[in-house]
Amino acid sequence: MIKKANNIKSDLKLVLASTSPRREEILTQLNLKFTIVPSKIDESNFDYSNPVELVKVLAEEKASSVSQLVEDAIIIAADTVVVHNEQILGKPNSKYDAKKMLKRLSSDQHQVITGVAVLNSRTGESYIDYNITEVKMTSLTENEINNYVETGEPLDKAGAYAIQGFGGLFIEEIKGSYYSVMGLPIHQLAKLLEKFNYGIL
Ligand SMILES: Cc1cn([C@H]2C[C@H](O)[C@@H](COP(=O)(O)OP(=O)(O)OP(=O)(O)O)O2)c(=O)[nH]c1=O
Repeated sequence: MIKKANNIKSDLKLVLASTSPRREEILTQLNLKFTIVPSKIDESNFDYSNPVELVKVLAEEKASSVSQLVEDAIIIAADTVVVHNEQILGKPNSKYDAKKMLKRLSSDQHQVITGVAVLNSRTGESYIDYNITEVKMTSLTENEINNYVETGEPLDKAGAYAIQGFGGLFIEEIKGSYYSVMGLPIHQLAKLLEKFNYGIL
């Protein structure tokens, strides 16, 4: 496969402030050269009443916590939540919790909301954006839920499923961005990176 060089007019290095292998995979697919510096913020001390505000604030907090650790970098961070009937679902705490979430999402629509922040650690300038994707999940049997949870896949994923894994078998329809459901809205990300002279193409 031919990969075009990026169109980068910046001397700043790119840093992904994330422990998520999915976010790493997506940036790698875009042929970007970057290093990973995980953010260590406590996600419990935030206002969980407004999901869009939440993912934006968490993405920015993740980026800004890493900006204390790396100089002269463009830092990318993101946060993903699932929203069902206006209630925010993060990552399940246990297998039991994962089963409860999947039962809840079964045969219904939900939204996956991902916030993305890009921050210049030299100047402190930052931009944030988000994506909302509508997802329709099929009807799940007790057996399917149990088998799925036993794969271990749901445990570190918002809403207890991974569209990019076995969880994709349960998704009837999406309206929005597949990449955003996976954890990184690349359309929005590209526009934010351009503000720092980082062209992906
Ligand atoms: C809905 C859904 C979520 N997810 C993942 C994306 C995110 O990694 C995770 C939500 O947790 P986040 O808190 O957004 O991210 P994280 O803790 O995995 O990584 P970090 O904070 O270090 O960046 O759920 C999928 O991989 N596939 C899906 O279909």
